[in-house]
Amino acid sequence: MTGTPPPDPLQISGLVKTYGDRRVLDDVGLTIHPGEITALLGPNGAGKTTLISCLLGFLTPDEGSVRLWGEPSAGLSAGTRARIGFVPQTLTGFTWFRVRELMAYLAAYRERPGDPEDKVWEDWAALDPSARVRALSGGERQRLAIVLALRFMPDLVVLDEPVASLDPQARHDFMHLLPDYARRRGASVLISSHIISDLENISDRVVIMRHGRIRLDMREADIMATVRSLSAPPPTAWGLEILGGDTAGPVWVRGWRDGLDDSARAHGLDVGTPEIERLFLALSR
Ligand SMILES: Nc1ncnc2c1ncn2[C@@H]1O[C@H](COP(=O)(O)OP(=O)(O)OP(=O)(O)O)[C@@H](O)[C@H]1O
Repeated sequence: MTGTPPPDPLQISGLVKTYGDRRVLDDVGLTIHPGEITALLGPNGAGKTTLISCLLGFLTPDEGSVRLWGEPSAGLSAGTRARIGFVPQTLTGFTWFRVRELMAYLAAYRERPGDPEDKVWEDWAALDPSARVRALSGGERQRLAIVLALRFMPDLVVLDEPVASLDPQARHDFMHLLPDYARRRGASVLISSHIISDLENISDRVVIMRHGRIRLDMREADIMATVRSLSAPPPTAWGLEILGGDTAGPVWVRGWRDGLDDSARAHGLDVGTPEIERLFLALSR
């Protein structure tokens, strides 16, 4: 029996956002597939937070469309909204609440209260429930933001730089718990971070932004199979797409296939296998 595939959790097309005469997002298209973890990378000012703000409806784009499970983001139903968990760069507001009061307060607004037995995020965060939010350290506030987004069992988790202020142990544990959660729930994840080594281990897809545009959007397995760095530009007859690179460094190409290793040797070209961090550095120059 053939059924209609479920709609993608997130589908963005032709997104444009300008501030004055500056295009901060320039024709951005992106699809988040069910159950996939997507790493959103880009140098400072690339447009990652602006993109996330547009897709969550905090900012109105000038052009383009955002759909969540097929629903246009403007006027999202409460039921669909409840399927999204968002972890901001910094948790602001709510400073007078105690941790336990804030959790109860926000739970009252959720259609899906989550599974009360599932305490994985609360255990990980190890926060004192009676502590006032204003008395938490930066890293503790970040843990709280993560708990608040994830304890309601979202099907789409959007995280904007969630680990920058976490200590190494908390970050390490979080980077194991997040893919576990996604697998357990079949949830999709969009996560931005500057700590590329963390994301490399957990992501299925890598999206690199620069100057408001998407420079690369590929499954990590396809990057490993078909992207290579070469010590010099390849002959055009090989039919490779040049992704980037400059005169000082290697040339990055897409479309690599097995037979080309011998051809490269014959041409005296050194072939390097891809590392996401080096690829990122080449594409964000
Ligand atoms: N309210 C605003 N008014 C004018 N320009 C803005 C505004 N918000 C963001 N920008 C500009 O938009 C660009 C993209 O910013 P954004 O915060 O989306 O980048 P980012 O990729 O998230 O950067 P970072 O890694 O530093 O967090 C930046 O050049 C920024 O200065």
